[in-house]
Amino acid sequence: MSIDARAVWRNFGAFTAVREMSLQVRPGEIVGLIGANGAGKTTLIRMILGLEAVDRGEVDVFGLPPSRHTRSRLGYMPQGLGLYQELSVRQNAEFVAEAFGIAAPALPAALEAVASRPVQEIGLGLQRRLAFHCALLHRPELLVLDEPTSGVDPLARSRLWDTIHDQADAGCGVLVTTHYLQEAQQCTRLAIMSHGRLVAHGSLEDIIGGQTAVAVRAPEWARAFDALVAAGLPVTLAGRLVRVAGVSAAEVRAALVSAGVEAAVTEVPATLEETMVLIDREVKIPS
Ligand SMILES: Nc1ncnc2c1ncn2[C@@H]1O[C@H](COP(=O)(O)OP(=O)(O)OP(=O)(O)O)[C@@H](O)[C@H]1O
Repeated sequence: MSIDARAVWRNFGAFTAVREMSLQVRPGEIVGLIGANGAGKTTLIRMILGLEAVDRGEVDVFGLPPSRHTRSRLGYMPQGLGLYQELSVRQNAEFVAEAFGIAAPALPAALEAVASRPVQEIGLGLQRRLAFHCALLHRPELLVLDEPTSGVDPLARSRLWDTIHDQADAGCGVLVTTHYLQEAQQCTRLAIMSHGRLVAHGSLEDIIGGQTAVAVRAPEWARAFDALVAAGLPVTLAGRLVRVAGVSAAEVRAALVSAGVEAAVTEVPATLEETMVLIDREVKIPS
């Protein structure tokens, strides 16, 4: 097992950031860790890395408690990227290689083109590629990626995901946090955290499962939107399509009729984002 976290807890003073959380990642699996901001994902990751103490429960990485040794066998890409801004692209890669006691492998062409520039002068997309290169350069058996593609354009994102799949195909376990539905779809399994707890796990289909939303198509979509907001319903807008999650089509129809707005109302499967909102709403914040 690459990661085996069993009922782990982490408290910060009186606040519980991670509560009885269990999570397994096997070699070759891509596990997506999903949750709203503050759900406890980064804290759990830091416990897996051995950077945060475990107050209760147990974490094993490669069958061992987290330590410098287990950390040397995994590649970690933190949310903040962990790059040295004043050092050049090449110096960053060489620094990481030296820390692992290996010769720095060749930079990919895109990074070679900016090799002597300080990291702070290159764009975020290239910075992410560099952070990813640094996480992979010692050929880790496990990858831990905290929002690896946030703020990256769709092409760069799919390129990064190609590499993630290549690593998993070669037997690397992958734990990745993301907010993007397209990325969640590429994971073998998903684990959903809310208020520090595991609240759902399984495939994307299992999780979205029975959750539904109502799609509203109206010639006067802005009026439909306003009417549903006025009725106190949780409305979102996707282009000109008005959507309401977690309520019945009848309820939406009634609100539109009473506001005198004509619209076609249909029940549709909820998106991952809507499902997250619905799950969060259902989860009572433990005291
Ligand atoms: N060192 C700390 N001291 C006190 N509270 C902390 C500490 N680290 C995290 N927290 C709190 O624990 C909760 C979980 O934070 P965490 O960063 O793990 O969430 P997250 O799911 O990774 O969120 P995000 O997606 O925003 O990174 C938050 O309320 C955060 O403020």
